[in-house]
Amino acid sequence: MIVPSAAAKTTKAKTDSAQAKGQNPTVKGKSKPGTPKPKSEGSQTPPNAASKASGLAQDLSMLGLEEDRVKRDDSPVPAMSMKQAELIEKIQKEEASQEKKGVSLVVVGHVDAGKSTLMGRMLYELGELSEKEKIANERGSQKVGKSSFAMAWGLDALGDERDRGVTIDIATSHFDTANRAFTLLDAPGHQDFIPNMISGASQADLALLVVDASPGEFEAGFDRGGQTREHALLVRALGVRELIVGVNKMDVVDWSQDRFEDIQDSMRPFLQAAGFAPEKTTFVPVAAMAGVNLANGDNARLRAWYTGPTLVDVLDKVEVPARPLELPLRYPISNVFKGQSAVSAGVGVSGRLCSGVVQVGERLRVVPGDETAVVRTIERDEETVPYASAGQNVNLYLAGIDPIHLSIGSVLCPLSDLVPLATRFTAQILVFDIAFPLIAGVPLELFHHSNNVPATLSKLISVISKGTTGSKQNPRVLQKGVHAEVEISLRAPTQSTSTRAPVIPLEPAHVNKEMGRILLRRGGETVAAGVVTSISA
Ligand SMILES: Nc1nc2c(ncn2[C@@H]2O[C@H](COP(=O)(O)OP(=O)(O)OP(=O)(O)O)[C@@H](O)[C@H]2O)c(=O)[nH]1
Repeated sequence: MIVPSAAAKTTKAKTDSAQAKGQNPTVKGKSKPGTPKPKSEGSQTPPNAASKASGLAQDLSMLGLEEDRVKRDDSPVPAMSMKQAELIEKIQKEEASQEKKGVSLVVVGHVDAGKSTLMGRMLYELGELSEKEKIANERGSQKVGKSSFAMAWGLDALGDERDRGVTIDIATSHFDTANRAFTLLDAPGHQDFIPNMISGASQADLALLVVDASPGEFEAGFDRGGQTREHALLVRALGVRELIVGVNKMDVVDWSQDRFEDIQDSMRPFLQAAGFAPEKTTFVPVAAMAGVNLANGDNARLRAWYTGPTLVDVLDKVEVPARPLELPLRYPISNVFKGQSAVSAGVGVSGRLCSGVVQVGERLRVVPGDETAVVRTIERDEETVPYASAGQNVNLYLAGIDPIHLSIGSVLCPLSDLVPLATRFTAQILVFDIAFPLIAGVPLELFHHSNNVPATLSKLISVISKGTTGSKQNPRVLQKGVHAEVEISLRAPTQSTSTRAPVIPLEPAHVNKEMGRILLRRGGETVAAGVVTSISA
């Protein structure tokens, strides 16, 4: 939330110094969990000593943690204050009595659909962005000749993004409606940035898909090659069940009811086929730039035919998914950074708890690897809290561990319940609308939370028919649109001298839903998505 507080001020100071160094900072009111990867992900095999030393220096400079400045934090940490079962019970009670339920929202859509403008304007209308900040943003964007980007300015806060007028990373901030507390993830629309979007969407409960109603623009985004379809498929594949489609720039089409309905009619069958239940898909006409139908629905031209809710009304009523508190903790790391304030000194990691609970003083294992760390501080919405639970996006500050042992894509879990590692596993996948069928051995990239590793389809086990014809064993190819059971093997990166395939922490979806979702990409295009069914090796 964009509220000045002691915690917010310290994060702001960190931002400035981080920006000066060209790092990816955590900013006031939002964090930027997309820092360059600190070391090769998923690798359990240490490289040889020489490359390890130079790799270490590189890793540290990427993190802004030059060797002489790295201080492993070994000062005493308070002991855990509660037994696990007590903590779960306490959180369950708190959740039941909570006034505002927490929901993570990812904003996706074709490039220039107006995602940042929409969120910037909505935050302003909800009172999360002050008039002063709004004016500063307007001035800033006018200076670089991009006054139309004024509203987006608040979200696209990094220098690079400001210069290019394009969102290049996932930004998180917070806002509240009457009954919900949202963590907002603003995802980039550019094709090149889809891996960042995947990382953001894998942390979301709900997606807002922004489409541009302008003539030709909706079509450009929705036809093959546009990101509207791909983003919808991706968010569904990553477990998002509820979708709001913001039909934006209604001013450009003169508030046309026909245009709004045509867009709805084109998208509904596709979204339903993608797995969004019709009652979980809401279309809302908006004009982000002028702030029409975001928090305020009194535009006469629109109200001449539209009787539905505003975007904020829809957001306020979204369903809150049940949180798997009783499963073991699974916290995939989406960023590693250095805390720079008294509250948050030491090494910090950010991410979302897929399952379980965590508390200050708890010792956790970092998988892959043999290292453990103790949770010194938990930070949530810029506030220090004693514990966190499934579904929450939090920063953890860790003691007793050297930062080189923490990688994006690693998972923190309890010592007594480690997440399994896999190099080969079976999965049920849905093949997307691809130009060429998939065959065994095809080189692919596997995405699992923030991990992104080379992989291949080592076996095509069966094509699962949705009709009555049963399944076909050992198919030679997988055509677009099919459901299939496959074996996936991770491969050593081609540029790597190691011949050993990487390992990544994952779990079958029937054990832990969020830990069992995967995406497969090839040549910059998402070719399939699915769930892990079993781990083979
Ligand atoms: N006419 C009109 N223009 C709008 C509206 N909303 C956004 N725009 C313009 O559309 C352009 C793109 O807006 P952004 O908010 O940067 O779009 P985005 O989807 O965040 O773009 P990326 O970050 O590049 O993915 C800007 O020039 C905005 O001013 C609207 O409601 N009406």
